[in-house]
Amino acid sequence: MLSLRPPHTTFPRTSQWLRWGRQGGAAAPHCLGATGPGSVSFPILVNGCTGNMGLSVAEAAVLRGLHLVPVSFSSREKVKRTIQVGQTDIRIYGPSAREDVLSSVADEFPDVIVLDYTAPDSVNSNAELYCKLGLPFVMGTTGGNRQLLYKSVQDSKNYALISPQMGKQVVAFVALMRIFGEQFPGAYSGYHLEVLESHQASKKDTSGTAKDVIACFEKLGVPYDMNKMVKIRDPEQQLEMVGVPEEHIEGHAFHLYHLTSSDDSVSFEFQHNVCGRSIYAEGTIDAAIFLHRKVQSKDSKRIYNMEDVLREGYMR
Ligand SMILES: NC(=O)C1=CN([C@@H]2O[C@H](COP(=O)(O)OP(=O)(O)OC[C@H]3O[C@@H](n4cnc5c(N)ncnc54)[C@H](OP(=O)(O)O)[C@@H]3O)[C@@H](O)[C@H]2O)C=CC1
Ligand SMILES: O=C(O)C1=N[C@H](C(=O)O)C[C@H](O)C1
Repeated sequence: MLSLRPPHTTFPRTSQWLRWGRQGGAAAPHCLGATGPGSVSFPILVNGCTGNMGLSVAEAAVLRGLHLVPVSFSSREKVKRTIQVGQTDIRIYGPSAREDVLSSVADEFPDVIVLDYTAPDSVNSNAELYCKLGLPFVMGTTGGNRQLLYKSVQDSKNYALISPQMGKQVVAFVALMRIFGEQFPGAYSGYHLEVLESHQASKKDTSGTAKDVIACFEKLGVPYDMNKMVKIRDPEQQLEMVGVPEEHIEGHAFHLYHLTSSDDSVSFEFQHNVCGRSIYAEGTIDAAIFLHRKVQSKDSKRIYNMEDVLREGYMR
């Protein structure tokens, strides 16, 4: 095991760290067949169907009996293609058609829910357009200006569910960390935190989930400089050092947080390791069903997160 450690990397001191990912990573994919609480069907528009998450979510929507609106968008203007998901051919439009197409969708499918899995630099412009057109949306895409994202929804009084993490069991872990920080503020003052995250090479930004967990550690009294986060995107390192199974190099999210006391006599490790994307796709569909219900009941809260979804009984 020790030989897995490349000499140039800065690693914490435990052997557990070196075995990172070997024991917890390869969870079996969830069955996407069953619907959540109650059986519903309504239209879903997945923005970003050309991408990995967009496609996974569109497939999960079909498996859960939702009606896939046959349009999606790309950042590229000259994209003439369709993508087949189940029996539906989804037409991909370029950015200049976005507003007209979405406006027609809003007219034709008044109870549509938009699911956004695009790119960090599209988060704010997409959200503003959904808000302008009154389209309720689930924002799974990470990054962008998150404050502005919330402000756009608040100002427009639109409905949205926003979460950088849709995997319900991971959401439950983050919730636990949040409660931990609230219950014991400052309990780990003087401790030192190291964070490592590994994702497929195509991931553009830093893990949004890691940022949320780090905020909890900060409440526990452990300051952290985000620039120190070790981001692994190199497939060779992922195989050799992190222990990502080869078949998941193109789609995984491994996170490790290592806490050490100032005199090195005490240490803690927390990990959440996901292989594949089914956990997010399934959680996203639960999020869409939840949001649809909130819109239909004209709920006053309007902006939700995945903890809200778990608290209403979608944890399974
Ligand atoms: N909340 C959660 O649980 C999860 C969140 N994510 C997040 O989802 C996002 C997407 O991840 P992933 O699918 O892996 O990334 P991919 O790179 O596989 O896909 C992103 C897709 O977005 C498309 N895209 C980019 N800009 C736009 C735009 N303006 N309008 C429409 N489409 C656009 C790109 O297509 P094209 O080149 O054709 O424009 C690309 O195919 C990331 O932010 C990621 O962090 C991922 C997993 C789980
Ligand atoms: O891009 C991904 O893949 C993931 N993104 C989310 C994040 O940035 O937290 C969730 C998960 O890590 C997968």
